[in-house]
Amino acid sequence: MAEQILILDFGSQYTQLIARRVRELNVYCEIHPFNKIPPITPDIKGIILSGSPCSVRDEGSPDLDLDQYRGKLPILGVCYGAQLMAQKYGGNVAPSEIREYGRANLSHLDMHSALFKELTHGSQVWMSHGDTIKELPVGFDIIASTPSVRIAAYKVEGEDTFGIQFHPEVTHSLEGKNLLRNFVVQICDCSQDWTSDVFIDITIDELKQTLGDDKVVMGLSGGVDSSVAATLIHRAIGENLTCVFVDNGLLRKSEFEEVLESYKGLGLNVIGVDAKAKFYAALAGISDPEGKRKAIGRTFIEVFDEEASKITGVKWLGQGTIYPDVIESVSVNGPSATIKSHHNVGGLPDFMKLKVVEPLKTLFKDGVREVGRALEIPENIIGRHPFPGPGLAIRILGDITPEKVQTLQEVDAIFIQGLRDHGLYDEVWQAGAILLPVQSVGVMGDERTYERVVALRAVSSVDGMTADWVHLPYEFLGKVSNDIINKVKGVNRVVYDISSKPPATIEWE
Ligand SMILES: Nc1ncnc2c1ncn2[C@@H]1O[C@H](COP(=O)(O)OP(=O)(O)OP(=O)(O)O)[C@@H](O)[C@H]1O
Ligand SMILES: O=c1[nH]c(=O)c2[nH+]cn([C@@H]3O[C@H](COP(=O)(O)O)[C@@H](O)[C@H]3O)c2[nH]1
Ligand SMILES: NC(=O)CC[C@H](N)C(=O)O
Ligand SMILES: [Mg+2]
Repeated sequence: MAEQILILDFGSQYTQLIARRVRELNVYCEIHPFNKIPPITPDIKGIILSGSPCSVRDEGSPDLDLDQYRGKLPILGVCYGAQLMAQKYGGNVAPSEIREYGRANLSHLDMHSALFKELTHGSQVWMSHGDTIKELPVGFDIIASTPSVRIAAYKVEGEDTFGIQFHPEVTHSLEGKNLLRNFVVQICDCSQDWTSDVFIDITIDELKQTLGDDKVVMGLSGGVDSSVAATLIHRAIGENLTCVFVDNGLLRKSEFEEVLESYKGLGLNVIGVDAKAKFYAALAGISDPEGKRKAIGRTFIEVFDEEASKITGVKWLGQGTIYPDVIESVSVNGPSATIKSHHNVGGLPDFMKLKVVEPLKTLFKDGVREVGRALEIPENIIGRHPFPGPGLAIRILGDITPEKVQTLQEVDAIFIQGLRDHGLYDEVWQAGAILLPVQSVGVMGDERTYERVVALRAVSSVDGMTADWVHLPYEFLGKVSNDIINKVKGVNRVVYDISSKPPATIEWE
Protein backbone atom coordinates (compact mmCIF):
# COMPACT_ATOMS: atom_id res chain seq x y z
CA MET A 1 0.00 0.00 0.00
CA ALA A 2 1.18 3.52 -0.79
CA GLU A 3 1.41 6.12 1.98
CA GLN A 4 -1.73 8.17 2.00
CA ILE A 5 -3.59 11.13 3.40
CA LEU A 6 -7.17 10.52 4.46
CA ILE A 7 -9.59 13.32 3.56
CA LEU A 8 -12.82 13.24 5.56
CA ASP A 9 -15.63 14.89 3.64
CA PHE A 10 -18.31 16.98 5.32
CA GLY A 11 -19.85 17.87 1.95
CA SER A 12 -17.90 20.94 0.83
CA GLN A 13 -17.89 21.88 -2.83
CA TYR A 14 -14.08 22.12 -2.49
CA THR A 15 -13.33 18.62 -1.12
CA GLN A 16 -12.33 17.27 -4.54
CA LEU A 17 -9.94 20.20 -4.88
CA ILE A 18 -8.15 19.24 -1.65
CA ALA A 19 -7.59 15.78 -3.14
CA ARG A 20 -6.32 17.23 -6.42
CA ARG A 21 -3.82 19.46 -4.63
CA VAL A 22 -2.50 16.62 -2.47
CA ARG A 23 -2.15 14.39 -5.54
CA GLU A 24 -0.31 17.20 -7.31
CA LEU A 25 2.28 16.93 -4.53
CA ASN A 26 2.80 13.27 -5.55
CA VAL A 27 1.12 12.06 -2.39
CA TYR A 28 -1.73 9.59 -2.65
CA CYS A 29 -4.97 10.47 -0.86
CA GLU A 30 -8.54 9.27 -0.64
CA ILE A 31 -11.80 11.04 0.16
CA HIS A 32 -14.23 9.29 2.50
CA PRO A 33 -17.52 10.59 3.87
CA PHE A 34 -17.22 11.59 7.56
CA ASN A 35 -19.70 8.87 8.49
CA LYS A 36 -17.99 6.04 6.61
CA ILE A 37 -14.39 6.22 7.77
CA PRO A 38 -12.19 3.24 6.84
CA PRO A 39 -10.05 1.59 9.55
CA ILE A 40 -6.80 3.44 10.27
CA THR A 41 -3.91 1.43 8.80
CA PRO A 42 -0.18 2.25 9.09
CA ASP A 43 -0.09 3.68 5.55
CA ILE A 44 -2.38 6.57 6.62
CA LYS A 45 -0.04 9.42 7.54
CA GLY A 46 -2.46 12.23 8.28
CA ILE A 47 -6.06 13.42 8.15
CA ILE A 48 -7.62 16.47 6.52
CA LEU A 49 -11.12 17.51 7.60
CA SER A 50 -13.00 19.29 4.79
CA GLY A 51 -15.34 22.27 4.79
CA SER A 52 -19.12 21.92 4.73
CA PRO A 53 -22.30 23.77 3.76
CA CYS A 54 -23.60 22.92 7.27
CA SER A 55 -23.09 24.92 10.46
CA VAL A 56 -21.58 23.28 13.55
CA ARG A 57 -24.24 25.18 15.52
CA ASP A 58 -27.07 23.23 13.92
CA GLU A 59 -28.62 20.20 15.53
CA GLY A 60 -27.57 17.03 13.71
CA SER A 61 -24.77 18.65 11.69
CA PRO A 62 -21.95 16.31 10.61
CA ASP A 63 -19.85 15.13 13.52
CA LEU A 64 -17.35 12.40 14.32
CA ASP A 65 -15.33 10.96 17.17
CA LEU A 66 -11.99 12.74 16.87
CA ASP A 67 -10.47 11.41 20.12
CA GLN A 68 -9.43 8.23 18.35
CA TYR A 69 -7.15 10.25 16.02
CA ARG A 70 -6.06 13.32 18.01
CA GLY A 71 -2.43 13.19 19.05
CA LYS A 72 -1.92 9.93 17.12
CA LEU A 73 -2.03 11.34 13.59
CA PRO A 74 -1.52 14.87 12.27
CA ILE A 75 -4.88 16.56 11.62
CA LEU A 76 -5.66 19.62 9.52
CA GLY A 77 -9.19 21.02 9.84
CA VAL A 78 -10.25 23.28 6.98
CA CYS A 79 -13.07 25.78 7.66
CA TYR A 80 -15.95 23.58 8.96
CA GLY A 81 -13.30 21.05 10.05
CA ALA A 82 -11.57 23.76 12.09
CA GLN A 83 -14.84 25.04 13.52
CA LEU A 84 -15.90 21.51 14.48
CA MET A 85 -12.71 20.84 16.47
CA ALA A 86 -12.89 24.24 18.15
CA GLN A 87 -16.48 23.72 19.26
CA LYS A 88 -16.08 20.08 20.26
CA TYR A 89 -13.27 20.73 22.72
CA GLY A 90 -14.86 23.65 24.55
CA GLY A 91 -14.41 26.68 22.29
CA ASN A 92 -17.18 28.86 20.90
CA VAL A 93 -18.39 29.16 17.32
CA ALA A 94 -20.94 31.87 16.45
CA PRO A 95 -22.41 33.47 13.35
CA SER A 96 -20.13 36.24 12.11
CA GLU A 97 -21.60 39.71 11.62
CA ILE A 98 -21.10 39.45 7.89
CA ARG A 99 -20.74 36.37 5.77
CA GLU A 100 -17.12 36.47 4.70
CA TYR A 101 -16.61 35.40 1.11
CA GLY A 102 -13.57 36.26 -0.96
CA ARG A 103 -9.96 37.28 -0.60
CA ALA A 104 -8.29 38.15 2.71
CA ASN A 105 -4.71 38.61 3.86
CA LEU A 106 -2.99 36.86 6.76
CA SER A 107 -1.87 39.88 8.78
CA HIS A 108 -0.44 38.06 11.74
CA LEU A 109 1.38 34.81 11.06
CA ASP A 110 3.37 32.66 13.47
CA MET A 111 6.45 32.10 11.37
CA HIS A 112 7.71 29.42 13.76
CA SER A 113 4.82 27.16 12.86
CA ALA A 114 5.79 24.29 10.54
CA LEU A 115 2.50 24.89 8.73
CA PHE A 116 3.66 28.29 7.52
CA LYS A 117 7.22 27.46 6.53
CA GLU A 118 8.23 29.72 3.62
CA LEU A 119 4.87 31.52 3.53
CA THR A 120 4.97 35.30 3.39
CA HIS A 121 3.43 37.81 5.79
CA GLY A 122 0.24 39.25 4.27
CA SER A 123 -0.26 36.09 2.21
CA GLN A 124 -3.55 36.16 0.28
CA VAL A 125 -6.07 33.47 1.24
CA TRP A 126 -9.64 32.60 0.19
CA MET A 127 -12.44 32.78 2.75
CA SER A 128 -15.94 31.31 2.46
CA HIS A 129 -17.78 31.15 5.77
CA GLY A 130 -20.76 32.47 7.69
CA ASP A 131 -19.70 31.17 11.13
CA THR A 132 -16.60 32.25 12.96
CA ILE A 133 -14.56 30.84 15.87
CA LYS A 134 -14.98 33.32 18.72
CA GLU A 135 -13.06 31.46 21.41
CA LEU A 136 -10.58 28.60 21.32
CA PRO A 137 -10.53 25.66 23.76
CA VAL A 138 -7.80 25.53 26.42
CA GLY A 139 -4.50 24.43 24.90
CA PHE A 140 -5.36 25.76 21.42
CA ASP A 141 -3.21 28.70 20.25
CA ILE A 142 -3.86 31.25 17.51
CA ILE A 143 -1.20 31.03 14.80
CA ALA A 144 -2.71 33.36 12.18
CA SER A 145 -5.21 36.24 11.94
CA THR A 146 -6.60 38.52 9.25
CA PRO A 147 -7.84 42.09 9.78
CA SER A 148 -11.41 40.77 10.18
CA VAL A 149 -10.90 37.23 11.52
CA ARG A 150 -8.96 36.97 14.76
CA ILE A 151 -8.77 33.18 14.76
CA ALA A 152 -7.80 32.45 11.15
CA ALA A 153 -5.58 29.49 12.14
CA TYR A 154 -4.77 27.60 15.32
CA LYS A 155 -2.57 24.80 16.63
CA VAL A 156 -3.11 22.46 19.55
CA GLU A 157 -0.19 22.46 22.02
CA GLY A 158 1.83 19.24 22.04
CA GLU A 159 -0.03 17.79 19.02
CA ASP A 160 0.16 18.13 15.25
CA THR A 161 -3.46 19.24 15.20
CA PHE A 162 -4.23 22.38 13.18
CA GLY A 163 -7.31 24.32 12.15
CA ILE A 164 -7.55 26.96 9.41
CA GLN A 165 -10.56 29.14 8.63
CA PHE A 166 -9.52 29.74 4.99
CA HIS A 167 -9.34 27.36 2.02
CA PRO A 168 -5.76 26.50 0.94
CA GLU A 169 -7.07 24.21 -1.82
CA VAL A 170 -8.54 27.10 -3.85
CA THR A 171 -6.11 28.79 -6.26
CA HIS A 172 -7.07 32.24 -4.91
CA SER A 173 -5.15 31.21 -1.76
CA LEU A 174 -1.90 32.10 -3.48
CA GLU A 175 0.38 30.12 -1.18
CA GLY A 176 -2.20 27.46 -0.36
CA LYS A 177 -0.26 24.74 -2.10
CA ASN A 178 2.82 25.55 0.01
CA LEU A 179 0.72 25.27 3.12
CA LEU A 180 -0.62 21.89 2.05
CA ARG A 181 2.91 20.80 1.16
CA ASN A 182 4.06 21.83 4.65
CA PHE A 183 1.27 19.78 6.21
CA VAL A 184 1.66 16.71 4.04
CA VAL A 185 5.46 16.62 3.73
CA GLN A 186 6.87 18.40 6.83
CA ILE A 187 4.21 17.46 9.34
CA CYS A 188 2.83 14.12 8.07
CA ASP A 189 6.22 13.06 6.72
CA CYS A 190 4.94 11.77 3.38
CA SER A 191 7.71 11.03 0.92
CA GLN A 192 6.14 12.38 -2.32
CA ASP A 193 6.93 9.24 -4.24
CA TRP A 194 3.45 8.57 -5.59
CA THR A 195 3.98 8.75 -9.33
CA SER A 196 2.33 7.20 -12.35
CA ASP A 197 4.93 4.42 -12.36
CA VAL A 198 4.17 3.50 -8.76
CA PHE A 199 0.45 3.58 -9.50
CA ILE A 200 0.97 1.28 -12.50
CA ASP A 201 3.05 -1.27 -10.56
CA ILE A 202 0.65 -1.40 -7.62
CA THR A 203 -2.41 -1.60 -9.86
CA ILE A 204 -1.08 -4.39 -12.06
CA ASP A 205 -0.14 -6.42 -8.95
CA GLU A 206 -3.58 -5.93 -7.45
CA LEU A 207 -5.28 -6.84 -10.74
CA LYS A 208 -3.23 -10.05 -10.97
CA GLN A 209 -4.29 -11.02 -7.46
CA THR A 210 -7.94 -10.17 -7.92
CA LEU A 211 -8.42 -11.64 -11.38
CA GLY A 212 -6.12 -14.67 -11.28
CA ASP A 213 -6.99 -16.81 -14.32
CA ASP A 214 -10.47 -15.31 -14.76
CA LYS A 215 -11.65 -13.87 -18.06
CA VAL A 216 -12.68 -10.22 -18.46
CA VAL A 217 -14.68 -8.41 -21.15
CA MET A 218 -14.69 -4.68 -21.45
CA GLY A 219 -16.25 -1.98 -23.56
CA LEU A 220 -13.63 -0.03 -25.43
CA SER A 221 -14.67 3.29 -26.96
CA GLY A 222 -11.46 4.71 -28.39
CA GLY A 223 -11.60 7.26 -25.54
CA VAL A 224 -8.90 7.89 -22.98
CA ASP A 225 -10.44 6.21 -19.92
CA SER A 226 -11.38 2.88 -21.42
CA SER A 227 -8.10 2.68 -23.38
CA VAL A 228 -5.96 3.22 -20.29
CA ALA A 229 -8.08 0.86 -18.17
CA ALA A 230 -7.90 -1.85 -20.86
CA THR A 231 -4.13 -1.50 -21.15
CA LEU A 232 -3.67 -1.95 -17.38
CA ILE A 233 -5.90 -5.03 -17.32
CA HIS A 234 -4.13 -6.41 -20.37
CA ARG A 235 -0.74 -6.01 -18.66
CA ALA A 236 -2.11 -8.00 -15.74
CA ILE A 237 -3.95 -10.86 -17.48
CA GLY A 238 -2.96 -10.71 -21.16
CA GLU A 239 -5.07 -12.89 -23.43
CA ASN A 240 -7.80 -13.34 -20.83
CA LEU A 241 -9.02 -9.83 -21.66
CA THR A 242 -11.40 -9.32 -24.58
CA CYS A 243 -12.35 -5.79 -25.57
CA VAL A 244 -15.55 -4.98 -27.42
CA PHE A 245 -15.82 -1.84 -29.53
CA VAL A 246 -19.38 -1.17 -30.66
CA ASP A 247 -20.27 0.72 -33.82
CA ASN A 248 -23.54 2.23 -32.63
CA GLY A 249 -23.96 4.24 -35.82
CA LEU A 250 -23.45 7.38 -33.76
CA LEU A 251 -19.67 7.62 -34.00
CA ARG A 252 -17.69 10.25 -35.89
CA LYS A 253 -16.97 9.83 -39.60
CA SER A 254 -14.67 6.80 -40.17
CA GLU A 255 -14.15 6.52 -36.41
CA PHE A 256 -14.95 2.81 -36.22
CA GLU A 257 -12.26 1.88 -38.75
CA GLU A 258 -9.72 4.38 -37.41
CA VAL A 259 -10.09 3.35 -33.79
CA LEU A 260 -9.83 -0.35 -34.62
CA GLU A 261 -6.69 0.45 -36.63
CA SER A 262 -5.16 2.55 -33.83
CA TYR A 263 -5.56 -0.31 -31.34
CA LYS A 264 -3.59 -2.71 -33.52
CA GLY A 265 -0.24 -1.64 -32.12
CA LEU A 266 -1.35 -2.06 -28.51
CA GLY A 267 -1.57 -5.83 -28.53
CA LEU A 268 -5.14 -5.78 -27.22
CA ASN A 269 -7.65 -8.33 -28.39
CA VAL A 270 -10.41 -6.08 -29.76
CA ILE A 271 -13.66 -7.25 -31.32
CA GLY A 272 -15.47 -4.67 -33.45
CA VAL A 273 -19.23 -5.13 -33.44
CA ASP A 274 -21.45 -3.54 -36.07
CA ALA A 275 -24.67 -2.76 -34.19
CA LYS A 276 -25.74 0.26 -36.23
CA ALA A 277 -29.09 -1.19 -37.27
CA LYS A 278 -29.94 -2.20 -33.71
CA PHE A 279 -29.28 1.30 -32.37
CA TYR A 280 -31.18 3.06 -35.19
CA ALA A 281 -34.14 0.76 -34.59
CA ALA A 282 -34.07 1.49 -30.84
CA LEU A 283 -33.92 5.23 -31.50
CA ALA A 284 -36.56 5.42 -34.23
CA GLY A 285 -39.10 8.14 -33.54
CA ILE A 286 -37.65 9.20 -30.16
CA SER A 287 -36.87 12.91 -29.93
CA ASP A 288 -36.78 13.48 -26.16
CA PRO A 289 -33.13 13.79 -24.94
CA GLU A 290 -33.56 11.53 -21.91
CA GLY A 291 -35.55 9.05 -23.99
CA LYS A 292 -32.69 8.82 -26.49
CA ARG A 293 -30.10 8.36 -23.73
CA LYS A 294 -32.12 5.57 -22.12
CA ALA A 295 -32.66 3.77 -25.44
CA ILE A 296 -28.92 3.93 -26.14
CA GLY A 297 -27.94 2.72 -22.66
CA ARG A 298 -30.31 -0.22 -22.99
CA THR A 299 -29.05 -1.17 -26.43
CA PHE A 300 -25.41 -1.00 -25.31
CA ILE A 301 -26.18 -3.49 -22.56
CA GLU A 302 -27.99 -5.83 -24.95
CA VAL A 303 -25.08 -5.78 -27.39
CA PHE A 304 -22.64 -6.28 -24.58
CA ASP A 305 -24.52 -9.17 -23.09
CA GLU A 306 -24.70 -10.85 -26.49
CA GLU A 307 -20.94 -10.51 -27.00
CA ALA A 308 -20.04 -11.60 -23.45
CA SER A 309 -22.17 -14.73 -23.81
CA LYS A 310 -20.14 -15.76 -26.89
CA ILE A 311 -16.98 -16.05 -24.78
CA THR A 312 -17.03 -18.97 -22.39
CA GLY A 313 -16.14 -18.46 -18.74
CA VAL A 314 -16.27 -14.69 -18.52
CA LYS A 315 -16.55 -13.57 -14.88
CA TRP A 316 -15.70 -9.87 -14.98
CA LEU A 317 -16.71 -6.71 -16.75
CA GLY A 318 -13.90 -4.13 -17.04
CA GLN A 319 -14.84 -0.46 -16.82
CA GLY A 320 -13.06 2.87 -17.27
CA THR A 321 -14.79 4.53 -14.28
CA ILE A 322 -12.73 7.44 -12.91
CA TYR A 323 -12.66 9.15 -9.50
CA PRO A 324 -15.19 11.95 -10.08
CA ASP A 325 -17.82 9.30 -10.99
CA VAL A 326 -17.13 7.47 -7.72
CA ILE A 327 -17.14 10.56 -5.51
CA GLU A 328 -20.45 11.73 -6.92
CA SER A 329 -22.13 8.48 -6.03
CA VAL A 330 -20.90 8.42 -2.39
CA SER A 331 -21.10 12.14 -1.61
CA VAL A 332 -22.30 13.19 1.85
CA ASN A 333 -25.57 14.56 0.59
CA GLY A 334 -26.22 11.62 -1.70
CA PRO A 335 -25.66 11.58 -5.44
CA SER A 336 -25.92 15.01 -7.01
CA ALA A 337 -29.02 15.94 -8.99
CA THR A 338 -29.40 14.17 -12.31
CA ILE A 339 -28.88 16.82 -14.96
CA LYS A 340 -28.41 14.26 -17.69
CA SER A 341 -28.39 10.51 -17.28
CA HIS A 342 -24.90 9.80 -18.56
CA HIS A 343 -24.72 6.65 -20.55
CA ASN A 344 -22.94 4.23 -18.30
CA VAL A 345 -22.40 0.50 -18.32
CA GLY A 346 -22.55 0.85 -14.53
CA GLY A 347 -26.09 -0.01 -13.54
CA LEU A 348 -25.96 -3.52 -14.92
CA PRO A 349 -29.20 -5.47 -15.09
CA ASP A 350 -29.37 -8.73 -13.13
CA PHE A 351 -29.24 -10.93 -16.20
CA MET A 352 -25.61 -9.86 -16.73
CA LYS A 353 -24.11 -11.59 -13.75
CA LEU A 354 -20.63 -10.17 -14.00
CA LYS A 355 -18.41 -8.69 -11.30
CA VAL A 356 -17.00 -5.27 -12.09
CA VAL A 357 -13.31 -4.33 -12.20
CA GLU A 358 -12.40 -0.61 -12.38
CA PRO A 359 -8.63 0.04 -12.19
CA LEU A 360 -8.91 3.84 -12.64
CA LYS A 361 -11.53 4.52 -10.02
CA THR A 362 -9.09 6.51 -7.85
CA LEU A 363 -7.75 8.83 -10.59
CA PHE A 364 -8.79 12.17 -12.03
CA LYS A 365 -8.79 12.65 -15.82
CA ASP A 366 -5.40 14.39 -15.87
CA GLY A 367 -3.98 11.54 -13.77
CA VAL A 368 -5.46 9.03 -16.23
CA ARG A 369 -3.69 10.83 -19.07
CA GLU A 370 -0.38 10.75 -17.14
CA VAL A 371 -0.73 7.02 -16.51
CA GLY A 372 -1.57 6.53 -20.19
CA ARG A 373 1.60 8.34 -21.21
CA ALA A 374 3.68 6.30 -18.73
CA LEU A 375 2.18 3.15 -20.29
CA GLU A 376 3.34 4.53 -23.65
CA ILE A 377 -0.12 4.55 -25.14
CA PRO A 378 0.16 6.62 -28.32
CA GLU A 379 -0.54 10.34 -28.05
CA ASN A 380 -3.32 10.14 -30.66
CA ILE A 381 -5.35 8.17 -28.09
CA ILE A 382 -4.26 10.01 -24.91
CA GLY A 383 -4.70 13.48 -26.39
CA ARG A 384 -8.14 12.76 -27.86
CA HIS A 385 -10.98 15.05 -26.97
CA PRO A 386 -13.57 13.33 -24.78
CA PHE A 387 -16.50 11.97 -26.79
CA PRO A 388 -19.79 11.03 -25.13
CA GLY A 389 -20.95 7.41 -25.14
CA PRO A 390 -24.31 8.32 -26.82
CA GLY A 391 -22.25 10.02 -29.51
CA LEU A 392 -23.87 12.08 -32.23
CA ALA A 393 -27.34 11.14 -30.95
CA ILE A 394 -27.11 13.92 -28.35
CA ARG A 395 -25.77 16.36 -30.97
CA ILE A 396 -28.68 15.82 -33.37
CA LEU A 397 -31.55 17.65 -31.72
CA GLY A 398 -34.77 15.77 -32.21
CA ASP A 399 -35.18 12.29 -33.66
CA ILE A 400 -32.32 10.33 -35.20
CA THR A 401 -32.16 9.10 -38.78
CA PRO A 402 -29.15 7.62 -40.60
CA GLU A 403 -29.36 10.50 -43.08
CA LYS A 404 -29.04 13.12 -40.30
CA VAL A 405 -26.14 11.19 -38.78
CA GLN A 406 -24.36 11.25 -42.12
CA THR A 407 -24.88 14.99 -42.55
CA LEU A 408 -23.53 15.72 -39.08
CA GLN A 409 -20.57 13.36 -39.58
CA GLU A 410 -19.52 15.38 -42.64
CA VAL A 411 -19.85 18.72 -40.80
CA ASP A 412 -18.04 17.43 -37.71
CA ALA A 413 -15.19 15.98 -39.81
CA ILE A 414 -14.57 19.34 -41.54
CA PHE A 415 -14.58 21.18 -38.20
CA ILE A 416 -12.26 18.75 -36.39
CA GLN A 417 -9.87 18.42 -39.34
CA GLY A 418 -9.84 22.23 -39.56
CA LEU A 419 -8.85 22.46 -35.90
CA ARG A 420 -6.01 20.03 -36.54
CA ASP A 421 -4.83 21.78 -39.71
CA HIS A 422 -4.71 25.12 -37.91
CA GLY A 423 -2.88 23.76 -34.85
CA LEU A 424 -5.93 24.43 -32.67
CA TYR A 425 -6.97 20.88 -31.72
CA ASP A 426 -4.75 20.67 -28.64
CA GLU A 427 -5.76 24.18 -27.53
CA VAL A 428 -9.33 22.99 -27.16
CA TRP A 429 -10.58 20.56 -24.47
CA GLN A 430 -13.53 19.33 -26.51
CA ALA A 431 -15.16 20.28 -29.81
CA GLY A 432 -18.00 19.13 -32.00
CA ALA A 433 -20.88 20.12 -34.22
CA ILE A 434 -24.60 20.09 -33.49
CA LEU A 435 -27.36 19.59 -36.04
CA LEU A 436 -30.29 21.86 -35.21
CA PRO A 437 -33.94 21.05 -35.92
CA VAL A 438 -34.23 24.33 -37.79
CA GLN A 439 -34.22 25.24 -41.46
CA SER A 440 -33.30 28.63 -42.78
CA VAL A 441 -33.54 30.44 -46.10
CA GLY A 442 -30.40 31.01 -48.11
CA VAL A 443 -29.30 31.79 -51.63
CA MET A 444 -26.84 29.68 -53.62
CA GLY A 445 -26.07 30.36 -57.31
CA ASP A 446 -29.14 32.61 -57.58
CA GLU A 447 -31.34 29.80 -56.27
CA ARG A 448 -33.31 30.00 -53.07
CA THR A 449 -32.33 27.31 -50.54
CA TYR A 450 -34.21 26.16 -47.47
CA GLU A 451 -31.82 23.96 -45.52
CA ARG A 452 -30.48 22.97 -42.11
CA VAL A 453 -28.52 25.01 -39.59
CA VAL A 454 -25.52 23.59 -37.71
CA ALA A 455 -23.85 24.96 -34.58
CA LEU A 456 -20.16 24.57 -33.81
CA ARG A 457 -19.02 24.21 -30.18
CA ALA A 458 -15.46 24.34 -28.79
CA VAL A 459 -14.77 24.58 -25.05
CA SER A 460 -11.87 24.85 -22.64
CA SER A 461 -12.11 22.96 -19.34
CA VAL A 462 -10.11 21.01 -16.77
CA ASP A 463 -12.50 18.19 -16.01
CA GLY A 464 -15.73 18.94 -17.90
CA MET A 465 -17.51 20.07 -14.71
CA THR A 466 -17.24 23.71 -15.75
CA ALA A 467 -16.29 25.00 -19.20
CA ASP A 468 -15.80 28.14 -21.22
CA TRP A 469 -16.33 28.67 -24.95
CA VAL A 470 -13.07 29.06 -26.80
CA HIS A 471 -12.36 32.32 -28.64
CA LEU A 472 -11.47 30.63 -31.93
CA PRO A 473 -10.00 33.06 -34.48
CA TYR A 474 -12.61 34.69 -36.76
CA GLU A 475 -10.57 33.78 -39.86
CA PHE A 476 -10.67 30.14 -38.83
CA LEU A 477 -14.40 30.19 -38.12
CA GLY A 478 -14.99 31.94 -41.43
CA LYS A 479 -13.04 29.35 -43.36
CA VAL A 480 -14.66 26.37 -41.66
CA SER A 481 -18.11 27.86 -42.16
CA ASN A 482 -17.43 28.29 -45.88
CA ASP A 483 -16.12 24.76 -46.23
CA ILE A 484 -19.13 23.29 -44.47
CA ILE A 485 -21.71 25.19 -46.52
CA ASN A 486 -19.92 24.44 -49.79
CA LYS A 487 -19.24 20.78 -49.14
CA VAL A 488 -22.12 19.45 -47.07
CA LYS A 489 -25.37 19.06 -48.94
CA GLY A 490 -28.40 20.21 -47.01
CA VAL A 491 -26.64 22.74 -44.76
CA ASN A 492 -26.82 26.44 -45.61
CA ARG A 493 -26.01 28.17 -42.31
CA VAL A 494 -23.37 27.80 -39.55
CA VAL A 495 -23.49 29.41 -36.09
CA TYR A 496 -20.97 29.36 -33.20
CA ASP A 497 -22.04 28.55 -29.63
CA ILE A 498 -20.75 31.19 -27.17
CA SER A 499 -22.28 29.82 -23.94
CA SER A 500 -20.24 28.73 -20.94
CA LYS A 501 -21.03 25.94 -18.46
CA PRO A 502 -22.76 26.78 -16.20
CA PRO A 503 -25.39 27.90 -17.05
CA ALA A 504 -25.29 25.95 -20.33
CA THR A 505 -23.80 22.43 -20.56
CA ILE A 506 -21.18 21.23 -23.02
CA GLU A 507 -23.55 18.99 -24.98
CA TRP A 508 -26.88 20.37 -26.19
CA GLU A 509 -28.90 17.40 -24.95
N1 LIG B 1 -18.72 2.62 -28.79
C1 LIG B 1 -18.47 1.99 -27.64
N2 LIG B 1 -18.18 0.68 -27.61
C2 LIG B 1 -17.95 0.04 -26.46
N3 LIG B 1 -17.96 0.62 -25.25
C3 LIG B 1 -18.23 1.93 -25.21
C4 LIG B 1 -18.49 2.69 -26.39
N4 LIG B 1 -18.73 3.98 -26.04
C5 LIG B 1 -18.61 4.02 -24.69
N5 LIG B 1 -18.30 2.79 -24.19
C6 LIG B 1 -18.10 2.45 -22.77
O1 LIG B 1 -18.67 3.46 -21.95
C7 LIG B 1 -17.69 4.00 -21.07
C8 LIG B 1 -17.97 5.47 -20.80
O2 LIG B 1 -17.69 6.28 -21.94
P1 LIG B 1 -16.87 7.62 -21.76
O3 LIG B 1 -16.97 8.38 -23.04
O4 LIG B 1 -17.29 8.27 -20.48
O5 LIG B 1 -15.38 7.15 -21.47
P2 LIG B 1 -14.21 6.92 -22.49
O6 LIG B 1 -14.77 6.87 -23.85
O7 LIG B 1 -13.43 5.73 -22.05
O8 LIG B 1 -13.28 8.18 -22.30
P3 LIG B 1 -13.55 9.68 -22.78
O9 LIG B 1 -14.31 10.30 -21.63
O10 LIG B 1 -12.18 10.24 -22.94
O11 LIG B 1 -14.34 9.65 -24.04
C9 LIG B 1 -16.36 3.73 -21.75
O12 LIG B 1 -15.29 3.68 -20.82
C10 LIG B 1 -16.62 2.38 -22.42
O13 LIG B 1 -16.43 1.34 -21.48
O1 LIG C 1 -19.81 9.03 -21.74
C1 LIG C 1 -20.61 9.95 -21.69
N1 LIG C 1 -21.91 9.65 -21.64
C2 LIG C 1 -22.89 10.59 -21.64
O2 LIG C 1 -24.07 10.25 -21.60
C3 LIG C 1 -22.46 11.93 -21.67
N2 LIG C 1 -23.13 13.11 -21.66
C4 LIG C 1 -22.19 14.09 -21.68
N3 LIG C 1 -20.97 13.55 -21.69
C5 LIG C 1 -19.69 14.25 -21.68
O3 LIG C 1 -19.54 14.74 -20.35
C6 LIG C 1 -18.95 16.05 -20.38
C7 LIG C 1 -19.88 17.06 -19.73
O4 LIG C 1 -21.00 17.18 -20.56
P1 LIG C 1 -22.25 18.11 -20.25
O5 LIG C 1 -21.68 19.45 -19.86
O6 LIG C 1 -23.04 18.17 -21.50
O7 LIG C 1 -22.96 17.45 -19.11
C8 LIG C 1 -18.66 16.34 -21.86
O8 LIG C 1 -17.32 15.96 -22.11
C9 LIG C 1 -19.66 15.46 -22.59
O9 LIG C 1 -19.23 15.09 -23.90
C10 LIG C 1 -21.11 12.22 -21.68
N4 LIG C 1 -20.20 11.24 -21.68
N1 LIG D 1 -16.60 26.62 3.86
C1 LIG D 1 -17.04 26.09 5.01
O1 LIG D 1 -16.61 25.03 5.44
C2 LIG D 1 -18.13 26.85 5.70
C3 LIG D 1 -18.44 26.29 7.05
C4 LIG D 1 -19.75 26.84 7.62
N2 LIG D 1 -20.85 26.37 6.78
C5 LIG D 1 -19.71 28.37 7.65
O2 LIG D 1 -20.45 29.00 6.91
O3 LIG D 1 -18.95 28.94 8.39
MG1 LIG E 1 -15.87 8.46 -24.74
